[in-house]
Amino acid sequence: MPRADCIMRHLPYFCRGQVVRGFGRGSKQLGIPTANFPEQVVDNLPADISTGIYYGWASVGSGDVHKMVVSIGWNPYYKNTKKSMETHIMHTFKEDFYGEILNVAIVGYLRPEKNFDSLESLISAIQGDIEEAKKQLDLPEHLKVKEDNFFQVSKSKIMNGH
Ligand SMILES: Cc1cc2nc3c(=O)[nH]c(=O)nc-3n(C[C@H](O)[C@H](O)[C@H](O)COP(=O)(O)O)c2cc1C
Ligand SMILES: Nc1ncnc2c1ncn2[C@@H]1O[C@H](COP(=O)(O)OP(=O)(O)O)[C@@H](O)[C@H]1O
Ligand SMILES: [Mg+2]
Repeated sequence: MPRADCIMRHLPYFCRGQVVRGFGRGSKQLGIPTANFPEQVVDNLPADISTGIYYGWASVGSGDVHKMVVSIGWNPYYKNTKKSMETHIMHTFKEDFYGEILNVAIVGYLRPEKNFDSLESLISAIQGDIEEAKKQLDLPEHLKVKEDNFFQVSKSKIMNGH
């Protein structure tokens, strides 16, 4: 298992990409929707960002910046064959945002991906991650990333139509 201090050295990690369709399990089976990134964005992750569950900040297009949790890896519970990067945003959106640009800043690491005996235990692990992320993100060192120019640039770029 990678040591957390090795992983943390690469954070915060900023990236953006278009939201694509996954397997449709997030909302339907788990009640926790995750916005999935295309393969290309996942392949471009630095080799030393290990798989696992992280937290940070996210915005959709030029929208507001919200707390998020992100899962990077193969979803051992579902035995996916392709590595994925999926972001759950702690915000209630009026509608789906497939095709839009998702901006993410990963600021901290929570845990490695795990397999679970039941869907219920996967769901309660994710709910625990969400609660832990909300707490961590209130720390001043993490709050400052919310104001990063990365999110401002995304606003002006998109508004100018570039
Ligand atoms: C915070 C968080 C933690 C997760 N942890 C795990 C995990 O430990 N093991 C696992 O198999 N999948 C984990 N997942 C991934 C879910 O299995 C995945 O989001 C679900 O399969 C939805 O996939 P879909 O977007 O293709 O529909 C996690 C997802 C989130 C958002
Ligand atoms: N709070 C949210 N966080 C992430 N995605 C959300 C949220 N609310 C709505 N969505 C929408 O739900 C989709 C993800 O649902 P999910 O069931 O994981 O489907 P998929 O397998 O296609 O990724 C996202 O692509 C987005 O359009
Ligand atoms: Mg998803």
